[in-house]
Amino acid sequence: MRLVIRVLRQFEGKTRLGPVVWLRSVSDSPPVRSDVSDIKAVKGEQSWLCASSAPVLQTVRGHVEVRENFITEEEENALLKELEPGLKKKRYEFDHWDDAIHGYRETERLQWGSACAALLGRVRAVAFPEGSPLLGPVHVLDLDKAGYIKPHVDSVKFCGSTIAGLSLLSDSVMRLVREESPVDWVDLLLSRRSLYILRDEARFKFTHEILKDDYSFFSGQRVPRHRRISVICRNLPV
Ligand SMILES: O=C(O)CCC(=O)C(=O)O
Ligand SMILES: [Fe+2]
Ligand SMILES: [Mn+2]
Repeated sequence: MRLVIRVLRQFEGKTRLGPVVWLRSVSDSPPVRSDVSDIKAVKGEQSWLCASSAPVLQTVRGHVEVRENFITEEEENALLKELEPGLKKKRYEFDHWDDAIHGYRETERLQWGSACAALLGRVRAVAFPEGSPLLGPVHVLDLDKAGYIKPHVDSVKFCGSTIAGLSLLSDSVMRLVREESPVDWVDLLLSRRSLYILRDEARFKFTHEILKDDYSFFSGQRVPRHRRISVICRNLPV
């Protein structure tokens, strides 16, 4: 295991946010499989869930959730309208070989217009336990079509039990791999405009990653990966 420390210092409008440290521990284990299209997956009850075995499905039951069409096209557009101007000023980063993420640009945002604030309120209401202290700034990650996220576990020091993310612009596949037994994996089909939620076991005991376009298959079906923006809410450790 290797620790990767990424320090973000962002200006959002006139508000200077303090430095936020996203500490991810990147898994050094080799990819679970190279030819994903051959793999026999066990389908979950839900169309967005498949896994390496029935026991693994059982382990993550209740700890992973995908809500398809959680936001409307209008809401997706409202988010893009707020985010694109700031993102466009940045360049995608490809050359940090030791980063958890390849081909990305990112920002964080505390203040939102009313449409976005309302939908983020909905995200928080469904994702987090009542009264759970939340991380104020929302994390925005823009993955280039050639970009991908390597297996990692989000910092346990800075982030709490729950990670909730909206996917804009593209479908994608999120893979969870059990840290103690990499033959155990779970794939989540993150459709465009869906909300995913990772909780407890799924967030702490499994790494998560977003597959690169070449390997983007769900249950043997190709899922073309285009540019994708994720909008991620987290809570604080207790
Ligand atoms: O893009 C996503 O939905 C996940 C991002 C992620 O895993 C992270 O920023 O730690
Ligand atoms: Fe993560
Ligand atoms: Mn970097």
